[in-house]
Amino acid sequence: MQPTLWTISHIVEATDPHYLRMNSLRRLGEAKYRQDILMGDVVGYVLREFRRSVGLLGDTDVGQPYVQYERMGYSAHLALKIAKELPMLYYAAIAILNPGAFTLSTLATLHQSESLLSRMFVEIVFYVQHGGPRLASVQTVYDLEKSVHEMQDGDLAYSPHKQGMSFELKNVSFSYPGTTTKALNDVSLSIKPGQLVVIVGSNGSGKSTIIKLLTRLYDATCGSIFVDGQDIKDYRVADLRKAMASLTQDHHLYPLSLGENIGLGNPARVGDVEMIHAAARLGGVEGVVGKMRDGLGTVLEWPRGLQWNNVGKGNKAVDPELRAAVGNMKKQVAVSGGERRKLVAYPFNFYAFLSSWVFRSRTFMRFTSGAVKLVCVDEPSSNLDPQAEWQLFDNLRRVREGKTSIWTRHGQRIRR
Ligand SMILES: Nc1ncnc2c1ncn2[C@@H]1O[C@H](COP(=O)(O)OP(=O)(O)OP(=O)(O)O)[C@@H](O)[C@H]1O
Repeated sequence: MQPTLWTISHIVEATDPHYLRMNSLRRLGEAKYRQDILMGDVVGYVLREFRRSVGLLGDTDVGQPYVQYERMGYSAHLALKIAKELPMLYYAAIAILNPGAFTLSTLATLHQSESLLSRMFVEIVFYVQHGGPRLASVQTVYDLEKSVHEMQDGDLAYSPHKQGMSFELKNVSFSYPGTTTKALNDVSLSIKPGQLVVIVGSNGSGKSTIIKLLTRLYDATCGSIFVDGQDIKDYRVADLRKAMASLTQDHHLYPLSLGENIGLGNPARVGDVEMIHAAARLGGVEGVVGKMRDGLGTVLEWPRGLQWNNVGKGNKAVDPELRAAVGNMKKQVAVSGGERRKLVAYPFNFYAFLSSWVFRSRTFMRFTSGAVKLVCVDEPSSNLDPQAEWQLFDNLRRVREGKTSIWTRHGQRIRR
């Protein structure tokens, strides 16, 4: 029987930087990144970089290693396998169509072939799911591009005034799609250009929902919202998003470099190292960046191009060199456990901490865009100690420079 990667000990490592980059960018199509990507106005950057890495990959085979391993053309190999198994398939068909015609000996033969048959089907399914990763990648990223247009777009260009944005909500009610409960019920309020507004309320009172409507992540179910005196729906969504920065609780680290994670706050200046360092300082993450082995170039995700099988301690037959190689590969992860302990006091929460810091820095980077006229800060201080929280708000106040600012806070915390 021809060996397959399913059954033998092996390590697969993809080292092509363009492939790894393409994979990371493809992942930005996942639902969890969608809000950050859309709000951050970085769709154009993601698509450009994705196309660039696909172009640089050229004709390199990006098929799954399990498929590549079958050196002959996969379909030819599959046909051969099926041809070899035809008698078994014939018996299987008889067993289903006419069970009475079955003898004990044919049952025994079928039993022997069962594992081969099932493996074959698993391989077919695997091939169909992963056989065309590049095609699927492109599809995911292009879906992202389409999603920008899911909301009905206006055709009025939003030209930011010197001052911040102004808002007026008139009798606004809102229910999330698929629910009948009103997250907001008949809300009216107005916010003047450059004003600093703090929305205070208990859990679930609708603070975040107001911000989602103002930043046009959703449209009000009833009532109207005006931006600078014009219905929010009249403006081009992309223009509005360029004029907004939003620091929320639902943020994620992009599977890109630390520098890009911060720099993408202002996609036009994503390569401006000085600006990125300044934003990192304001967001409180500069010390951490300085301690990383690759500084701003550090990619925090587990390398996606790495797979291994059957090399665990339980498998006594594994060549010790192979097992050691896997150990070394695991150490390639950007931040080891020891390093985490050096960086923060609670290493088990490392990614949560880092993600908040980086996201805050990304928001400060967004302030560097002259086009930003609204800054929303939706309870970003939940895991900060009082000193760090004070520092964050002080930094936000200092860089505000007349931009309209809306902050949300829990009612209970304000009363203390
Ligand atoms: N995506 C969603 N789908 C359905 N319901 C939602 C969704 N997001 C929020 N809600 C509901 O809408 C209501 C308002 O939620 P919202 O997050 O705006 O409140 P909040 O004041 O910001 O709360 P918190 O202080 O806990 O963040 C709540 O009842 C909440 O359960």
